[in-house]
Amino acid sequence: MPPPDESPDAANRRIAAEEHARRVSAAIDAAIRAERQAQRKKRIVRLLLLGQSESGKSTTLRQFQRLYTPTRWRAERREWRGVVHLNVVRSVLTILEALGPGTSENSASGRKRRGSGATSMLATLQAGPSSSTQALEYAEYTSHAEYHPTNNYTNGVGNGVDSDPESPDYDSDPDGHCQGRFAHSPPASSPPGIDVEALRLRLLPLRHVEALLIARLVPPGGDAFGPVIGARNGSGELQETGRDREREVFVRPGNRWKMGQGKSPEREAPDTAQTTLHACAPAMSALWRDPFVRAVLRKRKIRLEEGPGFFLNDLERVTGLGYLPTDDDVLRARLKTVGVAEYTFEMEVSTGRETGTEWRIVDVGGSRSQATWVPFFDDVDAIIFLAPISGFDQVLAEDRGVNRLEDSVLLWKAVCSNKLLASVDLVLFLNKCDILERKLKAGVKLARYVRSYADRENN
Ligand SMILES: Nc1nc2c(ncn2[C@@H]2O[C@H](COP(=O)(O)OP(=O)(O)OP(=O)(O)O)[C@@H](O)[C@H]2O)c(=O)[nH]1
Ligand SMILES: [Mg+2]
Repeated sequence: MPPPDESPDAANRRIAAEEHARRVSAAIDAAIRAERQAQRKKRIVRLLLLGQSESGKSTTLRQFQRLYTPTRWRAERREWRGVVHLNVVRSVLTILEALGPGTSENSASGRKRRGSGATSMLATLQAGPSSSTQALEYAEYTSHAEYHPTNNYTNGVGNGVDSDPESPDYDSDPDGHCQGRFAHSPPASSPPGIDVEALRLRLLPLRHVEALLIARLVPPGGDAFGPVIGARNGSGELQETGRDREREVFVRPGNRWKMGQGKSPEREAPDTAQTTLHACAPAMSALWRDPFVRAVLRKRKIRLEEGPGFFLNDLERVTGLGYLPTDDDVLRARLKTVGVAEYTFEMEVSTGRETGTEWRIVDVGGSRSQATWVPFFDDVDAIIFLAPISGFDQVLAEDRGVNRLEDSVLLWKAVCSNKLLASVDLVLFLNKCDILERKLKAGVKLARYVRSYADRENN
């Protein structure tokens, strides 16, 4: 109501102000209507990433992020440091486990048993390089080491597990078998070589670092995050379960694990995980570079360098105190996905004809236990199917009886024949070509695993 004693001048001013306010309000309403209309017109493309576990779905998504939302990508790069570090720690722990139980767990009687672990044979060698019997014992051990498909050691971040016990040691040194080198021409650094037990002691803190990094990725009680290695007990502590090294750390897709890290008071320096890793770097390096250790890994068919999340050749760099992951590090890091998440891309960079298109990319976990992709087929415009062709001589981590390439073919057939996808564009990415090339160059025969390839040239 106008004030009762309003003068005619004041009334005119008030009416003019009200008129102005009405015009402003109408303009805002019109702008909102126009924006809604524009949004309705905006094209939305929904892409679904499919493929077996470790096929590279999340990596492909990261490539999209790197290319099309570079500012956000750069801002988030640092959050991957923990993942890279976890990959490193798990690789090193895998090596230590492959070397057999430590002396504390390895009684004298245990050490006498042939094949009780590489530690014992290294200890034997270290005890007396002059003893040819002992060297021969080692040679015998290595030549009798058996392949147990269910008992392979992997780094827990994927694996280079061979699907064929008879397959050649194609990554072995061209100069011959390790037992030959041990028995007849020991490498310069050994014997006595490295003291595995001393290194094991020096690397004990890695267990703590592992727990710390996992806890950071998986905040206690957060049910948006999957359980990791082992499970949390009633009081929220992580408890390791058996064969943990063979299990992968995973997060549910989305950015929440990154936020989890961000909240950590340790995010900025000093970061305990980082300083501990830095201190352990020389010991980790010594372990990884040692020819004895390499020989044991070869014999056990543990090919860390072929598996995902391999950073042991970059130890000095990634354990540096000021380490910040590079683009390449983020793409190479491995963090298993469980569940499903949709990422919306508002392109920062011009994409030509597609400018203004909103991209929604759905990333799913690919391991067999979660083969529930069908609900996401609805409304999908295109599917990018990832098939790592380097997997022809590997088996699935979750089912060691299944060849990876064969699994990809079956999944691909299932996708192609699904009626719900009749009008969906299918894009097939044959990736991990770099690994395929390395394998072929090293002489692994494709026909040995893919019989229909017959006697064609192995190229
Ligand atoms: N050398 C090589 N490595 C690749 C390639 N593509 C992906 N990788 C690596 O292989 C691993 C694949 O992991 P992810 O992208 O997490 O696989 P995923 O399909 O999302 O697996 P899940 O989440 O378990 O379903 C990562 O460490 C990648 O760096 C490739 O073309 N070459
Ligand atoms: Mg994934």
